Amino acid sequence: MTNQTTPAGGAGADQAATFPVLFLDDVVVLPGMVVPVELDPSAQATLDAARAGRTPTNHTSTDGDESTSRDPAAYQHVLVVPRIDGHTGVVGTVAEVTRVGRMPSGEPAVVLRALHRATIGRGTVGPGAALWVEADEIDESATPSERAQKLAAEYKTVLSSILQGRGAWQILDAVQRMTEPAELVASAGYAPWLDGATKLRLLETIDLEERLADLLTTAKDYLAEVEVTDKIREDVREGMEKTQREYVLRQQLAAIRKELGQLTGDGDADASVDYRTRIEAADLPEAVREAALREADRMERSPEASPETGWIRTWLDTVLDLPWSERTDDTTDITAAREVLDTDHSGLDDVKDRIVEYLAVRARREQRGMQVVGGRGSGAVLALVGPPGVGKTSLGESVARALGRKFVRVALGGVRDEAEIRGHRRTYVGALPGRIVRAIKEAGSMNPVVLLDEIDKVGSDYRGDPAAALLEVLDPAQNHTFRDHYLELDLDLSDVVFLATANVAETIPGPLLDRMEVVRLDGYTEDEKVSIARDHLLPRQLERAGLTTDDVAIEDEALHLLASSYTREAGVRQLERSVAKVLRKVATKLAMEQDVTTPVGVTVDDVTDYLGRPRFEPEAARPDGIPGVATGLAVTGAGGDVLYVEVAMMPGKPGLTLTGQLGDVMKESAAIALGYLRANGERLGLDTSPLADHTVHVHFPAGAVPKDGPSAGVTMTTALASLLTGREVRTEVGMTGEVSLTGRVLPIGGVKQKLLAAHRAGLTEVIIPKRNEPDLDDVPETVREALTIHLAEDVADVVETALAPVAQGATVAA
Ligand SMILES: Nc1ncnc2c1ncn2[C@@H]1O[C@H](COP(=O)(O)OP(=O)(O)OP(=O)(O)O)[C@@H](O)[C@H]1O
Repeated sequence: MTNQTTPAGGAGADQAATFPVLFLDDVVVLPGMVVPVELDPSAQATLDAARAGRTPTNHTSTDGDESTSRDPAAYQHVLVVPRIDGHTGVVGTVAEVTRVGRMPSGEPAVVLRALHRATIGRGTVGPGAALWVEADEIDESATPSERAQKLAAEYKTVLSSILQGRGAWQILDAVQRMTEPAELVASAGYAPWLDGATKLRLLETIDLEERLADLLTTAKDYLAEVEVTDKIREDVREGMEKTQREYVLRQQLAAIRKELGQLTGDGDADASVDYRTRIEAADLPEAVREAALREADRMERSPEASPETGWIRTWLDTVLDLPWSERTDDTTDITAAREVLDTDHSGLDDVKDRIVEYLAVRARREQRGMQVVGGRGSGAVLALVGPPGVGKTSLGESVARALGRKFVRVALGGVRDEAEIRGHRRTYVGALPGRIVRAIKEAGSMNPVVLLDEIDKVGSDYRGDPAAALLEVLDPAQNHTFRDHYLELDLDLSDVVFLATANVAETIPGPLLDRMEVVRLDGYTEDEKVSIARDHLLPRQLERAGLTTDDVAIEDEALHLLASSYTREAGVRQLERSVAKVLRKVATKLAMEQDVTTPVGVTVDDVTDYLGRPRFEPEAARPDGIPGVATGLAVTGAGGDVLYVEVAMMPGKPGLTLTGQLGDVMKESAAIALGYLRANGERLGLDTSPLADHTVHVHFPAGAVPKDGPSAGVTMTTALASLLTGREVRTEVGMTGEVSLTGRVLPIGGVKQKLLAAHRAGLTEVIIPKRNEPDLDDVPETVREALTIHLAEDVADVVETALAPVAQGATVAA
């Protein structure tokens, strides 16, 4: 810098003056400014040099003649050169020392007044230890251009706004009085919002217009920035004030409510404040919390006695009672799960296998971190289908125990209203959430086992279709955002294990059945019932009767008798009741009689004693010797059953009369039976002539029970053939199968249940369609051994097997 002799910009006076240089770090001094400078050693050296040099008066002093009357120190001039970030520029400011004194901190200092700018020239020699340079004054006497005037005016406006914003009223006043553009530029030296680089530019730029334009842009940018910051600050302040105001108002409201509560004796008056605290404290998902707080707000604004307050309160209670973030940890030990199932239930091996498979797949998917949605990964929802009392509900409980989850049962029998499942809208008086939400609440966790009991008994009417709502519950694609009408919040059901039970799969609404995997529980054989009774029913009933094994011992024979002659059911409900009855008798005996030796033994005779004569005889109850009666096997809601078909003929119009509440399918199969015999009777060696002038009457006893299905086809054909031949149907034979018009025997369902029923009823032979042969694998060994099973392909074979040999002297009836 020191060897630079040509001033930048080239403007200047003829002769160059020499000055000692005073470097100022990060301070730019523009002409007109008065600045205090601390006298550090280097500044002191510069001043000393100035004093020693007594620079000639060839500088432009604004003091004019006045200066002569001053202290000689006033004549000391220095060239102030700013050093911004360690760099120095090419222009400095000539300044005079106006005062010598001390800083407020006590350090020695001088006050400098900047006189004019000067371009820095060559370094020269001078007295003292300071650096001396030549400097050319920059001439600023030219009249400002019109543009400069305009720019200055605009800058003045912007600057005024800035100053107003900062509340610098005195400075604003001073600025307002300024008329010279150069003066305005010089005042920028004081501006704290301008950085060193900008000030340096203002110092070094020669052209006035350029300087003004630069200043104007910078000032405008700054003003815009200030306005944005102010806006943000204002917003924040307003927000805070609102929260504070709200807080204070709430406190006041709470106090008023409390006072009111004390006046009216209603202690609940500040409940809304309570709710707010409870909501804040509860572990709720964000969306739920927001909704709850919104409702709490509404509650605060509604009068205490309004019905709306009541509704909101119930709603908030429901929301707060739901276990939004509660979950239980699953047991993933499948062996342990199998043990739980085995301890809880005897037999049912294939059902347990299926359940264990289901659990194993779930556990694997969970271990792999895959989302197990409503059992999607492990097959559909399991539906346990079977007659009453076979343990469907209690198996559901066992599954929950095996998984280590909570268990809830949702009884769906007779549900006809969609709102039962999905809740009523809150606008209804007495609205409640639906059963699914209530079940989750009852479970107290978001991942319980929910048993949808009796799903086959869901009806539908004008109140909507509950099955449709259930579809959404069971559909893994939808059930993570299940919406209850009452709650109006998304409830995630994807972690719930749904199980369903039904007596018959056929009446489960189609689309629902489609989402389920049916596992059949067909009922128990007598032996199985006895072992269930011994291992499970008896211990439970002993406890209920307040007895122990030391008090009573029931013989196995007695249990067999109970199962075979006092009950006729697929499950074990009645058996359990009979056991309970026997135990009550024993308990009474123990209470009333003295000197009873314990344990009291219960034998077959004692059972008859306690319960009266057996209600069911093991052998088939059908009277012998009547042609036209055949024993069919059927499946009802209560499991398999035997049912008798009676056929009679009476003179009259040829055709059929059907009684016994038969469904359409059954009526058609009666017509097929008759049609087949009329067409093929002679080939079978039957005299079909009576059919031409007789009316055939087919009746299914137990007329009050509706019956349907095609599987009584063979039974009706056989009964009719028996009537035509006069040969009775053997009483020990039961049969089932659909018949086609050409006489083929078509397969039917429920083989296991039907065979169990035949066995229960004391039949020894059964005829089933040949194509049902694979189903025999499901039938318990003991039952298969006890029965002679005929597999029929043609109805002629059925007739031949079932009819008794021709009785001597018999004639064709009719
Ligand atoms: N295999 C079994 N082992 C042990 N107990 C059993 C077995 N099967 C049924 N039970 C018992 O029989 C009783 C009736 O069973 P449960 O109530 O589960 O029948 P369900 O099939 O659900 O009948 P419903 O269709 O009428 O609801 C229960 O107490 C159950 O423990």
